[in-house]
Amino acid sequence: MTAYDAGTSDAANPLKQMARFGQSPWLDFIQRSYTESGRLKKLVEEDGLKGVTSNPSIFQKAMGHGTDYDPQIRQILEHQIVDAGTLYETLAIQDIRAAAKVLHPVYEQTAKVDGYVSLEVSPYLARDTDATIAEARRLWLAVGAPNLMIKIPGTDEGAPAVQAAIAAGINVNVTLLFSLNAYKKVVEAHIAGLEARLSRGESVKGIASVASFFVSRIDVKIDGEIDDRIAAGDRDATALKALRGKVAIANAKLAYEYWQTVVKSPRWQKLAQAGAMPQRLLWASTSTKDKTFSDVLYVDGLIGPETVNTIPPATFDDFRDHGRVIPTLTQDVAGAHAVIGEARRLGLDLDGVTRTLVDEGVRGFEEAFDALLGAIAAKQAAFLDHKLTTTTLNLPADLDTAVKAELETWRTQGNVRRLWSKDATLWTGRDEAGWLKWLSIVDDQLLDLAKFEEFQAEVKARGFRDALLLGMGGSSLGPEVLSVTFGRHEGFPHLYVLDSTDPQQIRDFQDRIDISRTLFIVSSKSGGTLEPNILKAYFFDQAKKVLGDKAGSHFITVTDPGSHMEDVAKKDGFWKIFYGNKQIGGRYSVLSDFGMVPAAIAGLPLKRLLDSALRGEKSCAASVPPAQNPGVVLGSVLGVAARSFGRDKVTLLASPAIYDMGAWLEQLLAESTGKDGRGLIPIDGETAGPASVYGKDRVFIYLRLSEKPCEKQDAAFKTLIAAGEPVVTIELHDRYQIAEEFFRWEFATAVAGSIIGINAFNQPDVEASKIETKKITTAYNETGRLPPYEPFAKDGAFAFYADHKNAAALKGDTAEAILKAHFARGRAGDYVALLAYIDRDTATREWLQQVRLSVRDGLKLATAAEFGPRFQHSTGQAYKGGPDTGVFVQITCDDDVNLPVPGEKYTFSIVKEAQARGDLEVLGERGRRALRVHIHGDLKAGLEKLAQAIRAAV
Ligand SMILES: O=P(O)(O)OC[C@H]1O[C@](O)(CO)[C@@H](O)[C@@H]1O
Ligand SMILES: O=C[C@H](O)[C@H](O)COP(=O)(O)O
Repeated sequence: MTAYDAGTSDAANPLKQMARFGQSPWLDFIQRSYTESGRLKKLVEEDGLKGVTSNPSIFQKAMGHGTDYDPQIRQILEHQIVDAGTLYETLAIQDIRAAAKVLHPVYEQTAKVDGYVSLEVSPYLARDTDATIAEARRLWLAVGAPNLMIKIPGTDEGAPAVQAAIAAGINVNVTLLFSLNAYKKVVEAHIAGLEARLSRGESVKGIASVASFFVSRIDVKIDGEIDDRIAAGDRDATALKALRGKVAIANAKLAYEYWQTVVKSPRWQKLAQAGAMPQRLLWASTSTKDKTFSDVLYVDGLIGPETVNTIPPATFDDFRDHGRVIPTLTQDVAGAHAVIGEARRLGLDLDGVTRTLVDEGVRGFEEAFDALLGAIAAKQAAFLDHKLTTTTLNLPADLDTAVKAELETWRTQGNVRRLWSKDATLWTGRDEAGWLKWLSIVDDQLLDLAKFEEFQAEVKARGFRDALLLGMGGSSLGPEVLSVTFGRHEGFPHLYVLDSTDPQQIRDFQDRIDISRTLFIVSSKSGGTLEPNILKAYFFDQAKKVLGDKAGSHFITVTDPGSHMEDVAKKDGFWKIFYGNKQIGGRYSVLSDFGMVPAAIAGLPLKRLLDSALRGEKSCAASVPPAQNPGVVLGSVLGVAARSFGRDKVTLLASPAIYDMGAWLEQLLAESTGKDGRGLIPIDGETAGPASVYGKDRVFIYLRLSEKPCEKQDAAFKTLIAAGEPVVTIELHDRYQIAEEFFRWEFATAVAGSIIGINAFNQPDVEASKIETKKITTAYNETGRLPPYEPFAKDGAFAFYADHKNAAALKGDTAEAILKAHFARGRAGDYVALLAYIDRDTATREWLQQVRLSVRDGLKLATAAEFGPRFQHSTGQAYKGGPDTGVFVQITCDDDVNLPVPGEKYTFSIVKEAQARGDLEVLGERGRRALRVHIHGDLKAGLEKLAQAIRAAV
């Protein structure tokens, strides 16, 4: 018979007889089906069961396997977006409440002495007093049962938490007690907690506490030491052997002896007179681990008044079957002293053992909790199925092993929790903590949903036909993804995003919009970025021509509080000002107002987007262990591949319908990680080729939209996987899941940054180009001319520029020869970046794409195809600050069109020129391999010729 189907009740039942000696049998076990089936109740009725204890291992056994909890998990997931920790807690609380209900009659019949059910605080908090106190209060309120006991570890940090909880009137079960000294501290904490209540004039009645003294684990350790010494031929072998299986019980008896002195003390008597209940000793860890001993050793051996023994089911059955009930606890106490004295004489390290046991106990419960949360997270992902994106890893064996090792390191070091608690030492220990508000921005935005929805209705009511967003990098790329991915929504304006100083491109956008029906969004976090400022100046001027002094009513801004742009917006009477959050950097801002405001304007279903983002957030939550945490898994692959395998080219390809995700990802990855000579180099949109065109420096990311995949891409990735290339396939089951991926990639980037060992939240090298640009535009404003700038070579329509060092390395008379010399400097593992400061339209994008593919296929190097100045606010950081593996070709042209910058002498054309010069200057200063090709005259013809020259050079 097992405790699962409880036995007969009769007077001879040893479990019932325990009461005669003042001991209460509790059950060290909880499980939903056990309570629901009535078996727990049967133990109460037939065996005199008086309480229940749980711990993380017990819950892990209950919930981590089987299907007991599946219906409730499914039901919760239907209505709520939660993390694994919340899910666990919801299930656990229901179990605890159900068990507390079954035990409630005992609680009443015994006048609050027994009838308790214990729930342990998170083991992750065992070393944190304040967090333990907060958790104890939270769980106490969440369960809301008078016969609940909160389990708090009796560690050095736990003892003050015990005191605080008792003082707050919470019933406490102090767990993980092994040594007399630790127990004494806990007794003191209990008394002090009650005294605090008395001194505040509060009642001490009805506050229950037990001190869980662990037994069998001590013997396991001590007996292990004994066995080792005997095996090593110890001369005290006989004496040592005589102690096997005795030390734990002796230790417990001494604890009980101490308890007896405490309850007799005047200090306790005072509390007792005020109605306080003593903190009883509870024998825990009472299943026999060493099968050569009696299976009821730790029950038989510790029976005595005013104590509890919490017994696991099998031992419970064994004791019912053949337990012997005699008051052993108070017998032969002198013998117990002798055993402990003998152990000390023989050099058995009881103090060391108990210290180790506390550490191991905490770690063991952490491990169990990790396993439990991992199992729940896996179940959750399986049940949510296509409501979440699906990730498949195809990694070469060595990378796979290294990633798994990294995930295990993250688990054992509690790094996911450290990340969520904003521990800057995960990166460089500097200002990182101040840049992590993006972790919780989705929750804030959901609370603010009404604000966005009202704004959305207002935009609709005003009947704008177009919306033009002016901004750079983090202020424009997220909105661009939303615009490109979701297109136009009926009744809402078409959202355009302009992030260029190329006059032709500005003109193109101007031609597309109807200013009288356009809403302009000036988007700049800092408010000081050159481009949004001058673009605002230009379009405001244009708007004034059409709208007169109503121009301001067609402008809004998204900017950080207190920024220059806020002042501009106020002065010019902008319709609205939306604020960013100062603790969110630009590239992490898409789920803040920087993305949500444009999303609202474009008429996107905001709740749907935010819910998707929330799923991303919850999947990456602090409670989700690394191996089940999609953000940590992805970040580990990227970080480990770059750090340990030289695979730092993150080659991003997405299904056509979501292709623009790559533009956003580029900035996130490059600007976050590309610094201190390290980092990830994103390679976006490079059409997949045969495995033979790739070096050994790639990790491939395939963002596959399963509702609209591309057969060619599928086939190409199949080939790459078959060739053993590392491929991460992320399937989005609908487009809105880009929001889930926004969060997940932010998290993954932070993780990768930690693994690479950089600060993932600054952009130290971007500023350098801005300074150089500023110098040039200032010089222009002062002199009306650009500073002189001489090419080192010319060939027909082409003029070549570089700093001295680069120029010296690039000897040649023809474009082909110069380019050849430049490309010849590329080595395996390098990349070539084409940086085109030209109008970004369909034709030039196609040109750039074809040329980059020729370069890749010719040189077998990774290629980046970028437009300036847009990339300066994105990948530019990594080009200057990341690994020195870039070979840069800057492409500039004469501008047919020029546009004025109101209030300045310089024009857009001058700004663009200054930006190109400034950036080349900085690349040169950093010793990077950089060459500029300027196309004089007709751009189209020049591009054709340049393509030929490049093809010939590779
Ligand atoms: O939103 P802001 O402050 O105008 O900055 C735009 C972009 O420029 C950068 O600061 C780089 O220059 C990016 O980090 C940022 O996303
Ligand atoms: O409170 C109960 C304890 O967590 C439990 O008894 C520990 O038992 P173990 O040592 O068998 O794991």
